[in-house]
Amino acid sequence: MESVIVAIDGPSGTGKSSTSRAVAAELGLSYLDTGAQYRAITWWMLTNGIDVDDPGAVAAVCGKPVIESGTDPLAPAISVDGADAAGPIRTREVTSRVSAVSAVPEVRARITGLQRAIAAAAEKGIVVEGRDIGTTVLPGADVKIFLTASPEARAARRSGELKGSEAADLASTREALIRRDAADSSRKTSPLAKAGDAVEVDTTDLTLPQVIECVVALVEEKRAAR
Ligand SMILES: Nc1ncnc2c1ncn2[C@@H]1O[C@H](COP(=O)(O)OP(=O)(O)OP(=O)(O)O)[C@@H](O)[C@H]1O
Ligand SMILES: Nc1ccn([C@@H]2O[C@H](COP(=O)(O)O)[C@@H](O)[C@H]2O)c(=O)n1
Repeated sequence: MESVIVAIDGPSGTGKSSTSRAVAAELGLSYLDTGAQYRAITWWMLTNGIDVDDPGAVAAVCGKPVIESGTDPLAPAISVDGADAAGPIRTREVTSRVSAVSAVPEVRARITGLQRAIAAAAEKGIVVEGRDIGTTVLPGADVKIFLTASPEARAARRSGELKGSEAADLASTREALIRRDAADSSRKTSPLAKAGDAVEVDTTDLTLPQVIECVVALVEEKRAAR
């Protein structure tokens, strides 16, 4: 079977990670969560006392952390300087600061380089999910998908995940994800955007298995047409 590159982009909470992991597992492909990489570099900045609202300070040190991503869809992994970062990158603090760090052009150049190297090394192919994969990171991807969903559906999905001290009401979760999407869509360097040749899938009224089935069908259609 020929290698295939699948790019899945979209706003927060549209189901990119869940869909990408399942599609990669079903088709025997590698998987890359690019949001985890931006979260990892943000966590490193915060841990090292860097002012993440100062783009110059962020740019000056963004080459320092060693960020490594696992590509097994059944066991996604991310480490920073050799330490497991899977837990710390999901805190509310990192989530609220990551858009400031990911908007810095030097950060994007570095992370984009890592992403392209990982995709090039994936022998059977890879599903890469993020915000600018179809437009910037892998513009030649074989299949490009742009997932969307209403803010209400996305907030309900996210609220269901948060527990204990991280729990938030639906309205504040909705507000936070709209704010993050606005920041990600309005930055100058490779903003969150649908590639002209991407297939848009509105997941508002679809179950996760339905979205997975739809994406697998699009990949198989593409393979059959080769
Ligand atoms: N179609 C769906 N129907 C219901 N729940 C879903 C659907 N797709 C994903 N979910 C759930 O919504 C939550 C968010 O999904 P996921 O993390 O995959 O989104 P995402 O687009 O990767 O978000 P982010 O960009 O913020 O990381 C998860 O709890 C997931 O199980
Ligand atoms: N290709 C990408 C992927 C992510 N980002 C930034 O990372 C943030 C976290 O992403 P999650 O998918 O883990 O929620 C996201 O809000 C973006 O700021 C990016 O810029 N490009």
